[in-house]
Amino acid sequence: RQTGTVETDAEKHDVEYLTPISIGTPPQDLIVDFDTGSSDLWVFSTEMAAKDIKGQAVYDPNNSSTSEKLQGSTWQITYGDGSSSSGDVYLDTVTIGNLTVPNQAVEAAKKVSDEFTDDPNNDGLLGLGFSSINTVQPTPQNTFFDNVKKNLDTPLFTTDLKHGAPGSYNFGYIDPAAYIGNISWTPVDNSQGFWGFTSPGYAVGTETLRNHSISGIADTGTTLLLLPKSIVKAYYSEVQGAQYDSSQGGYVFPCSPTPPDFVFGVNNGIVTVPGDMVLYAPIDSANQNCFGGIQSDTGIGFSIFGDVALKTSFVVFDAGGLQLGWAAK
Ligand SMILES: O=C(CCCl)NNC1=[NH+]CCN1
Repeated sequence: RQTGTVETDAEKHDVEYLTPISIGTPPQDLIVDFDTGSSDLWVFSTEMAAKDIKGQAVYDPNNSSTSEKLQGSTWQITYGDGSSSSGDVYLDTVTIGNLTVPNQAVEAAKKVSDEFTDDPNNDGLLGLGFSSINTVQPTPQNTFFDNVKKNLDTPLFTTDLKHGAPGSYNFGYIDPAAYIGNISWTPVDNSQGFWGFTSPGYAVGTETLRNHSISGIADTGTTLLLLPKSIVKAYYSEVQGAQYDSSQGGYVFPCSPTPPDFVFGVNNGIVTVPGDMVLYAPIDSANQNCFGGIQSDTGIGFSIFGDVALKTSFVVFDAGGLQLGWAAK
């Protein structure tokens, strides 16, 4: 039985976290977005039109002696932010850190939306959601994690995303040096293929936790913390000068003073998003006004605990116990 670890780097403003993987023989190195909010491993490929590739590394199945086309299989995915991609499928060897999966379904892109073309550092996505929502047709394929699980000491992975600094994804073990205090555990609802859970409440600043059930998903592929409109309104009512700016598509507020912390419950524990993490990014060159890291989940159907929430914590995605563990660090 094995364990594994791989470093993940924060892009500008922690908009996404990119992690190196290798595909094929000899190994082709790509850097991709590990996404617990989806379950397809897809990469830029030589099957795409040149105009849709702007700086990304591409997977060339014809240059891999271990690639095998999954005849007749295709995939098409659309993400919560509206971005999308599609293509066909190969089986090939995929290595992440010290872990290797032979015959991993590698979804080669033929088409990608502009959000991906215009993101030169991101060569694809590696889904860490549940394989039930893999989009390959006619036969959905397993995620890398589902394939490597049987070789791990224990079927879990952990995230340690950081603000503007390299973090890590660990597979098969919980590193006691990576967190402080106790891990707060909460059951996972994977009925929609996500790492879903329900938080019992929230607080703004130093007030006591308000009882308010928040159902959402732990999603490394979403940048912000997207919550029910009523909670977002309550939070920004305590931020001086905060207002909803339709041209920006969300709440903005003066970058100074630092806004209050946002706290959400996990079982009988709490996770604190420091006010300076809610200051997501300046929207003007004078850095006067900032776009909020907490925004509304309207239209999605559930909340999304994205990178703004995850980077405050060490989080255990435990497929064995079907539970999420959150700890301070
Ligand atoms: O699509 C979602 C939200 C699922 Cl409800 N997260 N993953 C992701 N990947 C790229 C953009 N967003």
